[in-house]
Amino acid sequence: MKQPIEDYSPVAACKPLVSLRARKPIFIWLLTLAGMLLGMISLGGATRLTGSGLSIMEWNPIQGIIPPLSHAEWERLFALYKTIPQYKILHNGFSLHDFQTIFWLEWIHRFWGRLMGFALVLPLIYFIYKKMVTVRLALILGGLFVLGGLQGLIGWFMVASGFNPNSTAVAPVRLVLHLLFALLLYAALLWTAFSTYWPKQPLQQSYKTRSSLLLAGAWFCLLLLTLTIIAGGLTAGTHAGFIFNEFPLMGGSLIPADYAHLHPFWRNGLENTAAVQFNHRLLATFCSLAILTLIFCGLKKRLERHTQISFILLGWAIILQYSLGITTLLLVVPVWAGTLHQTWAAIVLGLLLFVIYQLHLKPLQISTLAEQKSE
Ligand code: HEM
Repeated sequence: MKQPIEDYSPVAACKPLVSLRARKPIFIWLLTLAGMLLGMISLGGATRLTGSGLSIMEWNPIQGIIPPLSHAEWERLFALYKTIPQYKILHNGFSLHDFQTIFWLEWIHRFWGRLMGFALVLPLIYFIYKKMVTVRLALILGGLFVLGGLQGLIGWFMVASGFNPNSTAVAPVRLVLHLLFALLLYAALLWTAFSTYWPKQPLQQSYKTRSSLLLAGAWFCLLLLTLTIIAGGLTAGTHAGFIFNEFPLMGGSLIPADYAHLHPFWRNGLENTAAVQFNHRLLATFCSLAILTLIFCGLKKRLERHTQISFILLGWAIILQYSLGITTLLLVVPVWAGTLHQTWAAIVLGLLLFVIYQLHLKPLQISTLAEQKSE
């Protein structure tokens, strides 16, 4: 039976986050910040994969903005680097020039973080001065600025773990924490951007019921994606991508023979590289299948055009991500593939968030509604 047309219509809209005239510039600014964060995630991947992350051994949030300017300063920093296990075990024999190469990548990574702080605060002050943002939005963005600072601290917490005796890389769990926090910030920026451009319109009960299954499915996909990303972080952190460079088998069988050789069992999920890689593959497969099923179900309904487009883009993005994962593995983790695979995970996350946001707000069957009106 067809529902009465009124059932589809939104009830009174929530108070918007910005005024109508400020909507576009603030949306573009927030998207630019999210884009910068994506660049930061990419730089982070390249820094890790080139072994550059431990080259700056000092934590100077303010003075660190100035790179070494004299030969003596370079020599001092290089001498400091020579004291850590990574130099002794992996980079023994490095020249000053080699050191400078890895130093610059880490320096740019940190510099980009500071730049993002300015790109958030300076326009925010301007928008507040011009009364273009509500107090609520100013508070949200102020909160994100503080979280950004906290991310810098987590970054240092991660780097510090690489200076432990006999350690040549950072602790995998801290790497995952740093990656997750970056993605949390990125998701919060995107969600805020969506909320400024498409203010929330709570919908009537009958619409909610009709879209709720799809929405629940989308949230479930987000959960699976998050778990896959955590498993990906552990794969990267434990260097599990450098073994079993074959697909779909691992050492001739679907489940690697020594999947559970550590005791107690839970340690395998964190330390046993065979199990870590297998978990990432398995979760990635479930996650990709769940997202493709969601898209199949979503496209069967008559969605608004840009919701439909975001579903299709998400479909292609997840297929590409899965293929990039396999490519990274088969090629034994070259820097370009590992960086792209890490960055693309954030793009998939952004698209899934966009789909979820759309499903929260938009009537599913606008075209049906139009048809009913004309009947
Ligand atoms: C839904 C699909 C997938 C997602 C969202 C995903 C996500 C990720 C993420 C975020 C990382 C990097 C984490 C970090 O650098 O801290 C990662 C690493 C990795 N992934 Fe995936 N992945 C997916 C599918 C796959 C597949 C199918 C494979 C191979 C069978 C794979 C193999 C790898 C490998 C080898 C690494 C480690 C690379 C390195 O050391 O930099 N991934 N994955």
